Amino acid sequence: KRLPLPPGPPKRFLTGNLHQLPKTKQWLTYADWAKTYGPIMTLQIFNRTTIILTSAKGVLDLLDSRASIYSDRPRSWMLHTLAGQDASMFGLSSRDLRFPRYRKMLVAGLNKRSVTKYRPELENRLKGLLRGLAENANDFESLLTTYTGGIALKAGFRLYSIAYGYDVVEPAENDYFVQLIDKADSAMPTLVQPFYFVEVFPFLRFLPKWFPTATFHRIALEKKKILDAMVYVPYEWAKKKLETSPSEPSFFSQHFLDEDEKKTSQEDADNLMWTSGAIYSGGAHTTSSALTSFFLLISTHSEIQKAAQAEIDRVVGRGRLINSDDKTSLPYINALIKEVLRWAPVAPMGLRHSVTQDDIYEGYLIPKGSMIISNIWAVTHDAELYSEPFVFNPSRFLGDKQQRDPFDFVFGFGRRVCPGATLAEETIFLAIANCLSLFNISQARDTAGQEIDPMQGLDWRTGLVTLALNFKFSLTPRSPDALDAIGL
Ligand code: HEM
Repeated sequence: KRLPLPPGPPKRFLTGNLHQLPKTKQWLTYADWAKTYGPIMTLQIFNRTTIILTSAKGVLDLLDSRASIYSDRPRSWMLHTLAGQDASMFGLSSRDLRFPRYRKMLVAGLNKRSVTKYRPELENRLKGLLRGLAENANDFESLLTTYTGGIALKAGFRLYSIAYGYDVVEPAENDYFVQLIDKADSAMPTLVQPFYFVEVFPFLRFLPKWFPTATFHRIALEKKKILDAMVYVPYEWAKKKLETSPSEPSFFSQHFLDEDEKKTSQEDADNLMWTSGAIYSGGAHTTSSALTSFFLLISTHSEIQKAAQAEIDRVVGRGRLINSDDKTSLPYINALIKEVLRWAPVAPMGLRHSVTQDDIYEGYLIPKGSMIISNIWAVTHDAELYSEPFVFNPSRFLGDKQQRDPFDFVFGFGRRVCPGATLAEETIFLAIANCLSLFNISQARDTAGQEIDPMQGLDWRTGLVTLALNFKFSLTPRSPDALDAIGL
């Protein structure tokens, strides 16, 4: 006898739950629905089944413990076929022969040992960030605008030079490659998040492009151009540079030359192009989103800020840049970073997985090919795991009764777990620890001198990667010579 699917909102004939699909901040609606339908929920859109997991148990039981069958990506006509992103890391099937090769290259380029090699570059970029913040101390709004979200942009694009050995032109928004990444940022969500009829009626792809209702064709073409440029243009640049002059150590140069410094095969070169592309498209806006959330939270939690600064002053002292080796001796800062990523998970619904065979879980059938969505936001706001989940409190990760490490969730699951987590952690640590060491961060004031509550009017960007929008904060050096003391 066929087992039932997990419960879900009532469906309409043929279209299923299509009429109910939330258009923005889906993680909130799905968390709300889970209160009625439970932590394993089904949404049906025509013949496509989506399973939404809302509990830590569900995501870990399926996506981690049964990773061998839950690490595929759903096939999308828009992304893979019409926009030609078949070889892109993010959508690549776990059954594709390239998948283990891509992962191997990413892990090799982004593991702890490799990240250590990038440290001089990280510190270089960090100084630029701190200098930029200090110079604009009285005008945060313009700083945020100039750098498209202040430190967010700088922090994000630091990764670019890691992928290609490329030095971003400052200010970053004038940089041609940075513009490519920026444009590409919304391209992927536009292809996979809204519902397109071509996904359930694939024959629609044969409609001529000029056909009035074939808007999806035009969207796919436009996004294809953007996504292709993001991958091919820097690749060609890096290749040319490598041919004319030996490059700084970078992810690209490490892989592009074999031991005899001869070119690798075309296949290897293609793999490298897509994995390098995955590094900056995966790393740029994620890390910057976490840093943006940090400014939001720290500007409204002065006691936490003081505790963090006290730890820095006690352990590192003032007058020098905090470096990656200090990380292990700053437990409060590490707890604070965990809490930022828990409170505001950067990818609130992770990336979509799919299951490669029929499976049974808790008496329900999870049919082969179902799309699996992990509601990471709901997990990191589950009161059973995190007491008072909406309160920002780094101390929950200190002492004897520590709460569950959010890094078990926020970087994703199974064979698709984020390969950039080590680099992300280091990037975030350097920026947060040094900002706390050098600056006091507080709420901005209006023209009447009243503090502006950034939580009022706050909004979050909908997309694969979210971002706190519409807020201001104020930043002043902790001492007049703080920046001079570290040579900035
Ligand atoms: C705070 C920072 C970051 C967060 C929260 C984050 C989170 C995630 C999540 C949730 C996924 C999906 C995992 C899954 O499918 O289960 C992912 C995938 C990925 N991330 Fe990150 N990430 C961050 C930074 C980075 C950085 C710095 C890089 C590169 C340098 C990177 C590269 C990637 C790549 C290439 C994938 C695709 C992996 C695959 O499909 O197999 N990420 N990340």
